[in-house]
Amino acid sequence: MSFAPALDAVVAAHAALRARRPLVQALTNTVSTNFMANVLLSAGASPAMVDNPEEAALFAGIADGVLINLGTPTAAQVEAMRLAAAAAEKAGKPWVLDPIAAGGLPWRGGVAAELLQFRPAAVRGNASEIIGLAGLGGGARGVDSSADPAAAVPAARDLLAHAAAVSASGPVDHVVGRVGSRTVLVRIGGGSALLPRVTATGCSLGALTAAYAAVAPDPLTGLVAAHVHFAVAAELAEAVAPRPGSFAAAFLDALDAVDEAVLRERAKIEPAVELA
Ligand SMILES: Nc1ncnc2c1ncn2[C@@H]1O[C@H](COP(=O)(O)OP(=O)(O)OP(=O)(O)O)[C@@H](O)[C@H]1O
Ligand SMILES: Cc1ncsc1CCO
Ligand SMILES: [Mg+2]
Repeated sequence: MSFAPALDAVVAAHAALRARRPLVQALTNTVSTNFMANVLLSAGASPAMVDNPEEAALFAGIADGVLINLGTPTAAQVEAMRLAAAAAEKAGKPWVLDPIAAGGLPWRGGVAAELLQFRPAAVRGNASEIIGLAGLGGGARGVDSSADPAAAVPAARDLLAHAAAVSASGPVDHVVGRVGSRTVLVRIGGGSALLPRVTATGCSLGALTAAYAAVAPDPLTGLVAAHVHFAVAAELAEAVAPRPGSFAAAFLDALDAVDEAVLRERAKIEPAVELA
């Protein structure tokens, strides 16, 4: 069906990413910083981890896109997140929320819910986190998902009240957004079971989503393009590195190697479904 972003839109967004090399401000967890910065550099964006309350708002006005990830929040970082999200909204810069462990830890869940007032372009989380953020449960004990992404679709749709597009990642990524008056679900397959064996891959997908949101015509296209770029790169990496440690390095190489031909050959975007 042609009413939602499909392969041609992903190819165009990827070309725009490579042409414009967007500057992404990341306010992220301490586990993810180095890997995330390398993911952005390899994929075709420029990272800057500016996450202190003194500089976060100023930099949100300079950056092309902003990622806010709640993985290891401190009081100071949360203050910076509030300031950056407000500044990004005011400046019309797309920002992405990754509500790590929102369902399992009430304090950060409250912070994530509060940040929704600043209208993220996209929310990206694993299935448990999307369900938790929507206030529908979630069930995970930590940062890894214990839910099937298909079960997160009602939660993702609810979150469209606050964000233009929402994804629940997993073996098949489920992405929802609006196209005109329609609410649509786009499923993206492929990827690698080694991705969840390497920490901060999901976090880095959120950062890549901020990069794509800065160059794509709309947040839904950006969110789909980020997931497809990730999935296709993971397949290339797994083919040469079948265990987690070497896979992490091969994945960075593969993010760089993805081009139009690889996207056209390997992208697994299912036909969009209209949600009631
Ligand atoms: N079994 C799987 N097969 C293929 N791809 C997968 C699988 N599980 C997860 N992925 C992919 O891994 C990436 C990260 O998704 P995941 O759901 O693990 O995020 P996350 O739990 O937020 O990650 P993290 O907290 O480790 O940063 C996504 O691109 C997703 O498509
Ligand atoms: C392991 C871990 N703990 C808090 S954030 C994070 C990174 C993956 O979510
Ligand atoms: Mg994970």
